[in-house]
Amino acid sequence: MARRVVVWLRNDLRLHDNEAFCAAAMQGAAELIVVYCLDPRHYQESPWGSHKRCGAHRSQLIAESLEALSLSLCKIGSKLYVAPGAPEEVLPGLLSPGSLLIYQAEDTHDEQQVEEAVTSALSPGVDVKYHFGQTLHHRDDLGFDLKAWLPLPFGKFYHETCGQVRPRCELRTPGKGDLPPPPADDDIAGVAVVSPQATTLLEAMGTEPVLSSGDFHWKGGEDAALQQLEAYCTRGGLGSYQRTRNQLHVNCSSRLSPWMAIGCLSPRTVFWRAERFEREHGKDRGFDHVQKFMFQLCWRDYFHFYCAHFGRLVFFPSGPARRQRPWKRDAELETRWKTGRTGVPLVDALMRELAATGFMANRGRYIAASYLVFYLNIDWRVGADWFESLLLDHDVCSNYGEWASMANVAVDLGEKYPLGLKGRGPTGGRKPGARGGGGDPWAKGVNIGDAIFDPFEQAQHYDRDESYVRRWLPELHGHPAGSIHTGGAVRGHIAPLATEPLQLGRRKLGVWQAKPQVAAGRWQLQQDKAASSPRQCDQEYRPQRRWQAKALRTPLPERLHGWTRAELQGHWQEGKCLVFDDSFEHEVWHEGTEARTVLLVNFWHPDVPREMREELIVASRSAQRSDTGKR
Ligand SMILES: Cc1cc2nc3c(=O)[nH]c(=O)nc-3n(C[C@H](O)[C@H](O)[C@H](O)COP(=O)(O)OP(=O)(O)OC[C@H]3O[C@@H](n4cnc5c(N)ncnc54)[C@H](O)[C@@H]3O)c2cc1C
Repeated sequence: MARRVVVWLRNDLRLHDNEAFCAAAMQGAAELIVVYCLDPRHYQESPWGSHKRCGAHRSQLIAESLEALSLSLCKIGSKLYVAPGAPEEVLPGLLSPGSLLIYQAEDTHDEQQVEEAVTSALSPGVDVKYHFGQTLHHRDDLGFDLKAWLPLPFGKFYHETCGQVRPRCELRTPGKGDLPPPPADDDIAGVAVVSPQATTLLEAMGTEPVLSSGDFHWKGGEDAALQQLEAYCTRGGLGSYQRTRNQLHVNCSSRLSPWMAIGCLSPRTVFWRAERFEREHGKDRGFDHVQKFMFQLCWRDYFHFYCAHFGRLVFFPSGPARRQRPWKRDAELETRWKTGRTGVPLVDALMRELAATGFMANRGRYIAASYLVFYLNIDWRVGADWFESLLLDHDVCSNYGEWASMANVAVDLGEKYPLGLKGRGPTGGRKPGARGGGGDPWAKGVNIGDAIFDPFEQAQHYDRDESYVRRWLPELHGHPAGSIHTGGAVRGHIAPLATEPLQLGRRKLGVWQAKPQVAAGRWQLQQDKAASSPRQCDQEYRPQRRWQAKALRTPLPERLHGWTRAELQGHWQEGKCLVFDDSFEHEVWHEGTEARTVLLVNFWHPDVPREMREELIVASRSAQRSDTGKR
């Protein structure tokens, strides 16, 4: 029996269905310290810009949730201690030999590093007990070891695993007297604590309170979360989920994610309540809204398991797929995207809603992310980091998993599943031009394996009456009805940065080109696989453009192949050599059936002055060095 138990709270700020409290209740210990660390690393500047890793909206939600949990613990005779400091500095001092540390483990690298730092700083003789409590399906029930195996893509997991494994029942909520008491004299080994009141906590986080200008307010704490769950389980809410979930206004879905992300709400509680709703109300004229809702909870699980399986790779620019894509960094473009000034009304409205409220509906996230990645060609981690800072519901696994998936670097499953984790897309691969209930996000990229959401097409589908953009872009208020989503510049609004996707994909038939080399005089051997069927030979490289406008290239192919750019076209001939400037948008095609081996010789572009060349080499080396997976 441990003399003292310490429950280290992280993203599990609730009493209900919380394994940590159940385990603490069973120890029969003399005292219990429930502690939450205000880790300064969460509130410091992001390495990607001058914004905080945890922005004001989420900080406020956490502060309110801690205050609410403190009151709940007080009611049952326990106490919450909030200690400013890194867990590895705070916790070891609380745990003398013979005591027990209980915590919820995480699936992502930075968080696991903290766990490791904590456990390795503990004195010998301290016991440690951890559990995984963030997912609907318990990982011990999956039937496979996540370190060694993950069903890919998601469809396989959904049908084969979620179809077989029933979520566990909820754990008992501790009541009065169930938990060991806090230390009698409040002596917690000289550890400094702050009063668990939202305003004091915000101050300790170095954050000002914010007022959301949104149409829905997230109040921290499990009571508020459970109330929202109850309020959503109605015919107009969960009972019509399938019909509303893709809309853009905040009230289109459950809005439970912020509470689930910080653990004010257990996914099992959500699942069992939704199941009861279905038992009581049945299906809606054949629509299984509840099933669709559960499907999303399974996606949430899947991103956790994806991170558990792939580890650090999920933060690499080339992702677990190890797919090199020519991302760029551009301060001007990034700022305009972040501040909602891209000139594309829907993207701008979405980004402004995010900044003002800390939330954006699921469909909006796809549109905003797709624009950054495919239209502006910016490193997907810039977007993931910005979402991390602003989202109320930030969950490392869902956020980085979704972003990597959007960038199509999450996993490479070949041609059968061109969209990686998302498989073939919702309808098993759409035919060009086909339309479906979810708009037509795949039309633009399907033959290069990207899910490109055209913001103009999406706007016509999901903001036909323009009410969403008008809500967030006051400058468009006086605009005549029906004139905003026309696909080009809108009078009174900035000119769009881009209206068509840049083709990031350098892939033909599932094969991606090697990362371009930039140094002058470097020789690079590149091999593409041959087309495996004549039908595939008809496909061409999509128009492509090199991101370094400083090299001339001469490809020396083995078989006939050609290139075109706008008004020019060239064909390679046996014994001859082609030189062209591939910084212009161009297409290359290969009509042979054998592997195409290309020897690329890079020359300095004559327009790049000699004195700039050294600078460019240094910049390109440092860009390559940043390929480290740093979050
Ligand atoms: C680029 C991008 C980043 C995202 N980042 C996050 C994030 O940091 N945290 C987060 O919780 N979700 C994230 N999502 C998923 C999704 O957008 C939100 O979960 C959803 O919008 C939350 O609203 P809701 O609670 O009303 O969802 P509902 O539609 O009511 O769904 C119910 C629950 O299912 C889960 N869920 C729904 N859709 C998804 C999804 N696509 N992936 C994973 N879980 C899902 C959420 O927990 C949600 O609360 C992201 C999606 C994209 C495209």
